[in-house]
Amino acid sequence: MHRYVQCTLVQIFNDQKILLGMKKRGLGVGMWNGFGGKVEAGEDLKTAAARELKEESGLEVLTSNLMEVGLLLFEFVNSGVVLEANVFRAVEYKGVVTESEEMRPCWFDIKDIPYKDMWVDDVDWFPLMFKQKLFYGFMKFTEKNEMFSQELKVLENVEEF
Ligand SMILES: Nc1[nH]c(=O)nc2c1ncn2[C@H]1C[C@H](O)[C@@H](COP(=O)(O)OP(=O)(O)OP(=O)(O)O)O1
Repeated sequence: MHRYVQCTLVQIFNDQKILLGMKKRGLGVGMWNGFGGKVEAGEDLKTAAARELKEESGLEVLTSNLMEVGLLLFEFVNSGVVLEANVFRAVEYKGVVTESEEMRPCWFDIKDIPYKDMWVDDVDWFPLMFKQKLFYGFMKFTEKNEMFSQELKVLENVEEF
């Protein structure tokens, strides 16, 4: 039995830099990642994405400034949980970058992404995101969060999600 959990992942860009957060607790602890979390009941994806961004980084974004960049399914085969991560990018936002209980944000040059301290799939799809390609991915993880299979493809438009 699979249990699908909708979540969001927001990537903040400033010219050639991207804001990543060091996850301080929970799933992905000790790794750099975009900002996001589970979509709450009755919430649409972009509202959830903006809420998590604010909670974790201090930045505020209008939902109209969140652009779809990809859809990634992360299956944890041991538990049967499939995280459906809706990935967005934003270049317009306001507020002051602030550390939260969950994340320690830091700007990185896009030529200097700390892939070795990130989820292993990121090295494959971050470059697609930098090239402004839309993508779809399906990754399977063991109970130790080790990836053992990956399907990743570039899409023409959002309707293909
Ligand atoms: N393989 C993977 N690669 C990646 O880049 N991000 C991943 C990933 N697996 C999970 N994530 C991200 C997606 C999403 O933003 C986040 C989900 O983690 P969590 O369920 O721990 O969320 P949070 O605990 O932060 O949310 P809430 O409990 O809703 O606050 O982790």
